[in-house]
Amino acid sequence: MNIGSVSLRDVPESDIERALALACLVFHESPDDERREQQQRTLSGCLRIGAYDGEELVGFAAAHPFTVSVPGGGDLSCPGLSYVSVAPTHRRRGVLSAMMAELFARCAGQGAPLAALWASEASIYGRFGFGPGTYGATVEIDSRRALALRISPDERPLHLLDTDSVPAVLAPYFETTRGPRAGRHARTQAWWREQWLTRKDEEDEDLSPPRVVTLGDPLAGYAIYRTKSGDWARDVPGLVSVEELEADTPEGAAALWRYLADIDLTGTVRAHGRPLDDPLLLFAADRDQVGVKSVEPALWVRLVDVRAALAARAWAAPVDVVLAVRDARLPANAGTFRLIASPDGFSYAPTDDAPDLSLEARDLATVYMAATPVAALVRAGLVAEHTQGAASMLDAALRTELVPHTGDTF
Ligand SMILES: CC(=O)SCCNC(=O)CCNC(=O)[C@H](O)C(C)(C)COP(=O)(O)OP(=O)(O)OC[C@H]1O[C@@H](n2cnc3c(N)ncnc32)[C@H](O)[C@@H]1OP(=O)(O)O
Repeated sequence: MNIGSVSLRDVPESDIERALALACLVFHESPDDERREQQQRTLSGCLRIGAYDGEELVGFAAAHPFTVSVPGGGDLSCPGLSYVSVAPTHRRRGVLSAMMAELFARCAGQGAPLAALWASEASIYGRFGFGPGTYGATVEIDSRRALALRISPDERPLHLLDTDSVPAVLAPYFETTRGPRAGRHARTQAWWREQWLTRKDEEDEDLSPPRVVTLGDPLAGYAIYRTKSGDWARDVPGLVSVEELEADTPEGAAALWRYLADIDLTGTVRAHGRPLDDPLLLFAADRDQVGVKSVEPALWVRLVDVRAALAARAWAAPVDVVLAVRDARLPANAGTFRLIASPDGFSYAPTDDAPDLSLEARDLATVYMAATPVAALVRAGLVAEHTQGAASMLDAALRTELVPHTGDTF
């Protein structure tokens, strides 16, 4: 790829400040000192690719050293791409494309079968083979009246947890939620502190520091939330902004939602990025009171090594299909392959047989976590089904008990 006078190299620690300055420029941000220091610490632990024009840093991309849960409870190395920035003076000449090629090469070098990101604009990353692997819903509760429930909430005591104790108390609990739900990152203690417990909310500085409420001892659930007082003169109620809520049982979840809805001087509970199968949406007695405001793609996934990625996930039912895969950016994935998989075995090998399904790598990424069925992509005209029933057979094999979900943004 010809990017003129620009060349790629690793960004040394001493250039992290310059990389952050570039990111601030392109994302129109001016973080305070506390946030800037936190970003420096985070970037210090990342793979950092820079595009230099002479000595000028004109492009930057970082990769967090994440692992992510995949269907069946396995954990795969999955670099999390972030801070992708190209200087306005150097756009649309292939700098991002070159950095992406370099990142894929590094993933392959590290034996990482997946890569993932959160997209600033959904139109950018499909061409690089990323597909929306998980989704999140924004759910809002009108809490000016008591939350109406069809089940009885768990009556065990609730406790407010000191934020210093959060990583130690919540980390083992959160870890148990990752196996059943694909798409969840392993969290280090530092990640808990830097991403979940920051004093200020990045999007809304009027929100309080995070509060953490736990249910039961031993722990049976928790919620992380922030609050904001209302503007009663303008009839704007106080807000409870829920960042995460996990519970062992529906009754436990009901207790936590009821607690959040009962907080005095607030009238709205808003939860971002909820799993699409959140039981609240079923056990709420009044769906006029509990609404889904939007559903958005969350984690965009790339199968860097299709065979290794498919081999690492579980298969819920037997499948035997021939896939014709197109992958312009990573040609090693392209070709015609017979996928034979079941709960007991897996093989994926080149074949000369006629394909049952033809699809692009980005579409394979879209169905990998099972948030979107193959049959839906066939109906959308994106996947070609040459053998009737092939998409349904593949969907039955890809199926997961719980809808995949990603809570961590990066
Ligand atoms: C994971 C994350 O960090 S998401 C954050 C992404 N960063 C931003 O949004 C910050 C502001 N934007 C930028 O810094 C840059 O414009 C970038 C990084 C989005 C693009 O960088 P560039 O070097 O201009 O991209 P490059 O020239 O390699 O273009 C690659 C392809 O993407 C397309 N593309 C680039 N930007 C966009 C865009 N904003 N919307 C749609 N398509 C785009 C190009 O047309 C090109 O398409 P082609 O391969 O079909 O010809």
